[in-house]
Amino acid sequence: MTEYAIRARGISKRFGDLTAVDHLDMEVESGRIFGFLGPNGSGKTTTIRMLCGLLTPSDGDVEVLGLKVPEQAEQLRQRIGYMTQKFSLYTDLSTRENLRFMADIYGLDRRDRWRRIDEVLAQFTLTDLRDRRLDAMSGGQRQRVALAAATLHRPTLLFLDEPTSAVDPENRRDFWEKLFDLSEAGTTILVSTHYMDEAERCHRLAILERGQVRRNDAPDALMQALDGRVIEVNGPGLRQLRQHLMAQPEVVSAAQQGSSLRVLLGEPVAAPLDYLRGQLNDPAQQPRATRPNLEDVFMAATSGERAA
Ligand SMILES: Nc1ncnc2c1ncn2[C@@H]1O[C@H](COP(=O)(O)OP(=O)(O)OP(=O)(O)O)[C@@H](O)[C@H]1O
Repeated sequence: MTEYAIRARGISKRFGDLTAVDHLDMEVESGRIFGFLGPNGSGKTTTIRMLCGLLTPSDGDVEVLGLKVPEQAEQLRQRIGYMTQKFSLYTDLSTRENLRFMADIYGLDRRDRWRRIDEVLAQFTLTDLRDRRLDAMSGGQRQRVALAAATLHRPTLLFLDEPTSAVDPENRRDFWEKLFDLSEAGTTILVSTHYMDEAERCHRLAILERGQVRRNDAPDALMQALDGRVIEVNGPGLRQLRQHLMAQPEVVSAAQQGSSLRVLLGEPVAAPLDYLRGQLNDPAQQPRATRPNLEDVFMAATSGERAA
């Protein structure tokens, strides 16, 4: 039987007149990496804060690790880790000093404390940086310290809110390797991101827009659902062609990439390639269907499906 670390039913959050999260349903399977992808202000942070018990929903029910939230948030606190885009450790303290401070907050057993700190230092490749102050570290190194701090008390569920927003691609890749190690060891991870490459790594992905879930599936399945609807056009006159296509209700998006134009067509277009051939304005332009990527999925999900 599938076990769920998180179940949310119809949760909403209103701030005055603004509905930041609007009747959202979601389930996160235990041990999986679940991603939240969405434009700025789509409600990712607000949702995560409600799931952690830091914000009370205006409506709906939340159950996390079998506990009702926010009612049982206090019991939940020891079992979850939380890391935000804003760096929340002390930059004038060393790695070990920060971790010792977190060990106090989590109430780690005094005898176990240093053993556990050494363990996370090794796990997150921080042993050589143990005595370095955080203000003398790179963005990627600091994020590893933050992840070590968030997992010090061995949580079974981790909430990561845009954890790599200040990290370069190579360090992001390393960071994700650590997340897969944690997932392999049974930790459930909910991670929000702006980056397509990160979103594609998740076992499952929810795309949010205006506080609502627009898509929710495995990244591969989301991409396959667009099969045949992405057409690349090569040839002359692409700027003009783009302008023409963007005015058509059947076209969800058209974006130039190097010397080709990538066009995403709406679902009601029955024969996308034929449709596009009919729109071309130069006989030298060559259209061909191409494999959808996650950015296409994101565009289709957040464009209100112009063609629908
Ligand atoms: N405490 C608050 N009071 C009033 N409005 C808020 C509050 N917190 C969030 N909002 C608003 O709710 C909406 C959703 O914000 P939220 O931070 O959840 O989005 P997000 O998807 O995490 O965005 P980002 O990617 O920029 O972090 C935004 O319009 C935001 O301005």
